Amino acid sequence: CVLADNGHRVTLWTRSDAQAREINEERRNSKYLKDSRLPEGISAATDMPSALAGAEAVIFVPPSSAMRDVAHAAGPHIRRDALIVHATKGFESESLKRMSDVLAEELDRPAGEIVVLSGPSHAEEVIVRHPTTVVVASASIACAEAAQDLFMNDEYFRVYTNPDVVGVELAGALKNIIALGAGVSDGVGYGDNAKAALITRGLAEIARLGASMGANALTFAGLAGVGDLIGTATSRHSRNWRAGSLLGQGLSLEEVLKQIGMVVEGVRTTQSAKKLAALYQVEMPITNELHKVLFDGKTTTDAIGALMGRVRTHEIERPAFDLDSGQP
Ligand SMILES: NC(=O)c1ccc[n+]([C@@H]2O[C@H](COP(=O)([O-])OP(=O)(O)OC[C@H]3O[C@@H](n4cnc5c(N)ncnc54)[C@H](O)[C@@H]3O)[C@@H](O)[C@H]2O)c1
Ligand SMILES: O=P(O)(O)OC[C@H](O)CO
Repeated sequence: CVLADNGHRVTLWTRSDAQAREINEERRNSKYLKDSRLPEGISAATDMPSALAGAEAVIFVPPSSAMRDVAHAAGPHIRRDALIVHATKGFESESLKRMSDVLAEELDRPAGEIVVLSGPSHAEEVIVRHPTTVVVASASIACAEAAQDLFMNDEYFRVYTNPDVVGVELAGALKNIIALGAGVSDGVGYGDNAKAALITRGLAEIARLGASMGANALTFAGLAGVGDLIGTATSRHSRNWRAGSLLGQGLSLEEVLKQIGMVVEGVRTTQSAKKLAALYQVEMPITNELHKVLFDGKTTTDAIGALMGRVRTHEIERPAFDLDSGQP
């Protein structure tokens, strides 16, 4: 929608004939965007070579679990000089790779040229053109600015650049764990205090993992970090929040995923983050407890009890030396 509003001709690739027909003939994508009307500049195709023919930019947004297969199939049909952008929030679960690395491998391109677009951007709000801000990150400033030019819309879509690809990808993926946790808290029936605590302490633990993996901690204070965390953990649009809320109401993970019927990235990301936390030796108590709820049958109230009963600690470590006297 943003790209079409910016005057570009957009082809969506989908596996589903019915979805492509609905988009082309009725100008709607009803499963995802209800009755919102799609701009005229958009068409849909199920044939990948023709969808990609001549494209100057290719935007990958499958679920993270499908990124490698989709990129593998697309690679041979993409122009060598096409700009590559992705907006997928997750890891490859077996390898724990970030999406830009998966794309670089499958498209046989330098990872530094790939752009990641992230930030608080629920599709349901973008399609009705409510003001939205996102960040585009790439090691190449030329690629980041090309993506900024492509997406920037002075009326409703503002785009910032950021050189920290690792931070933007990690923040976008990891915040879904915390959004799930915030949903659990709401589903159990706790209030604003509990949710604010989860969001704040959740941000602390995902930023800790990010920093140990080479991210700039400031990225977690930006749109891809706290921005998207607020947008997801407090939103009824969010499938991660909704999944957490249903878990908090006592449904099993299987029942929850069936009821949502779309990707809930935070579930697999909780598994990936637990492995990464062990690998980088980072403490992630909320992620650990959520993992137990999702995969070990722990009740949500027991998990919240375990978080509250942890050994007391500091929010900010005291400096080793008194700043005025220089004494220990
Ligand atoms: N929906 C949003 O507002 C939003 C915003 C920013 C980022 N994202 C991210 O975008 C990604 C995709 O989410 P989504 O909202 O589009 O929902 P989704 O993942 O449910 O659907 C994406 C599309 O991918 C298709 N798909 C699923 N498995 C596939 C496979 N194996 N091969 C090819 N296609 C497949 C689905 O049929 C659907 O058309 C996620 O990582 C999500 O975090 C979504
Ligand atoms: O519906 P969710 O929970 O996948 O959230 C969508 C996006 O991440 C919001 O930016």
